[in-house]
Amino acid sequence: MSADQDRIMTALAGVKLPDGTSLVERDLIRALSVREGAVSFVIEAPDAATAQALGGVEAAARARLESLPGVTKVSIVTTAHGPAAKPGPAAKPAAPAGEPPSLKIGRHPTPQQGKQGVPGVKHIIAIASGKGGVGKSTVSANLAVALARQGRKVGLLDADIYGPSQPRMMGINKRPASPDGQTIEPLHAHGVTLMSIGFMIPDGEAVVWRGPMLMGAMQQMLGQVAWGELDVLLIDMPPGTGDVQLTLGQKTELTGALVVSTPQDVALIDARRGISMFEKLKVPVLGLIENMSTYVCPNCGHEEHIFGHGGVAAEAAKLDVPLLAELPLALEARLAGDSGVPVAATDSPLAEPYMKLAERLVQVGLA
Ligand SMILES: Nc1ncnc2c1ncn2[C@@H]1O[C@H](COP(=O)(O)OP(=O)(O)OP(=O)(O)O)[C@@H](O)[C@H]1O
Repeated sequence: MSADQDRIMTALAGVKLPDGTSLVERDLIRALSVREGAVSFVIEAPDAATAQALGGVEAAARARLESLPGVTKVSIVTTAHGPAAKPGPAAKPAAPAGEPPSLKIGRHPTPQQGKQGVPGVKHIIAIASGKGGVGKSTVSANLAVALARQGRKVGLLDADIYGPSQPRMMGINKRPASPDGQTIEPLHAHGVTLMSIGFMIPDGEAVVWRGPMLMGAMQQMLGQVAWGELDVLLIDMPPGTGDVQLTLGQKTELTGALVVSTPQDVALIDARRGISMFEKLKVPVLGLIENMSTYVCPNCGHEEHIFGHGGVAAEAAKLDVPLLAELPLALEARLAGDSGVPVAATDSPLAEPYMKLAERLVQVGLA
C-alpha cells in the first residue's frame, strides 16, 4: 500500500459506523486508488440491507476525505456481494461492535503506522533466498528444530504463500483451532510452534492474491496467531523479491534476514538481488547459508561439489557478512524433509551443522 493509500485508510478508520466500528475495521474497503489527488474506492457490504444502512457512512467518508489536503476528487461506490435481504424487519443489521476478526486468512490490510513487532516475540528472523528450490524451507525447518533442541522457544511461520512446504516438512497438517473465535492457535511439531498458510487453504488450491491481500494475510499471520512467548520467530519466505518480502520488510520489526543460496552462479545472482532488497528496506542481513555445498557419496565417500565451490563464501566476504553454515547435499536430508521429521530432529550426523548454526545464533544473542 502506498503512503497516499495509507493516509486515506487512516482517515477512513476515523469514520464510524452506527455500531461504533469503522469501514476499515470491518474490512469493507476494496479497490482503493489514489491518483493525482483523485481518490476512488468501493465499499463492499456483505448484503443489500447493510449496503443501504451504510448510506450515511458513505457521505461521512466522502466529507472526511474531501477535507484532506491534496484530495481533489472522491468517488465512492457502495455495493453488496451477498444476496439481497428479504424486505421487512428481518433485514440483517450491521454486525455488532466487537465482531471477531475474520479467521479466513487473506483480507485487505488494516492501516498501520511504521514497523511493528509481535507481542511476546523477542526476535523475528526472515529466512530468504533469491532463487526458488535452493533449500530455504529445509533450512528453516531444521534450524527451528535445532533451536528448539537447545531449549529455545521457537516459532516458525511458513509465509511461502505460493508453495507452503512446512506442513509436509514438519509432518503436521490440520486446520488450527480458534477457541475464542478471535485468535488462531498455532500448531506444534518437534518442539516448534508452527503456523503455515498451507493450514488455512485447501490442499492443491492456488493462492492468487495481489499486493494488498498479501499484506493483509501477513498481518493476520503475525498479529492474529497466538504465538505466545518466543525467543525467536523464523519466517520461511517465498523465493524472490516480491510483495511478501516488501510487506514484511516495511511493516514488521525484523531482527534481520538469513539468506540461503547454493554455490551455483545463478542462485548467487538472485541471492545478491535479495540482499540488495533487504539493504534498501534497512533489514540487516545476518549472514549467508550455503546449502547443497558438497555431496559425499554414501557408498564410496567421494566428495563432489555438484553446484560449484566457494561462491557463497566469496560473496559473504565481499558483503562483509558471515557465512554461517555450509550444509551438504544429502539424500537423507531430502527423505527426512519429505517424511515430516527434519533431519535436525534425528541423531544423524547431518543434524550437526544445524545444531552448530543454532548454537551460533544463540551465542550472538539472535535466538
Ligand atoms: N541439503 C539438501 N540435501 C538434499 N536435499 C535437499 C537439501 N536441501 C533441500 N533439499 C531438497 O530440495 C527440495 C527443495 O528444497 P526446499 O523446499 O527446502 O527449497 P526452497 O528454497 O524452500 O524451495 P521453494 O522455492 O519451493 O520455496 C526439497 O525436496 C528438499 O528436500
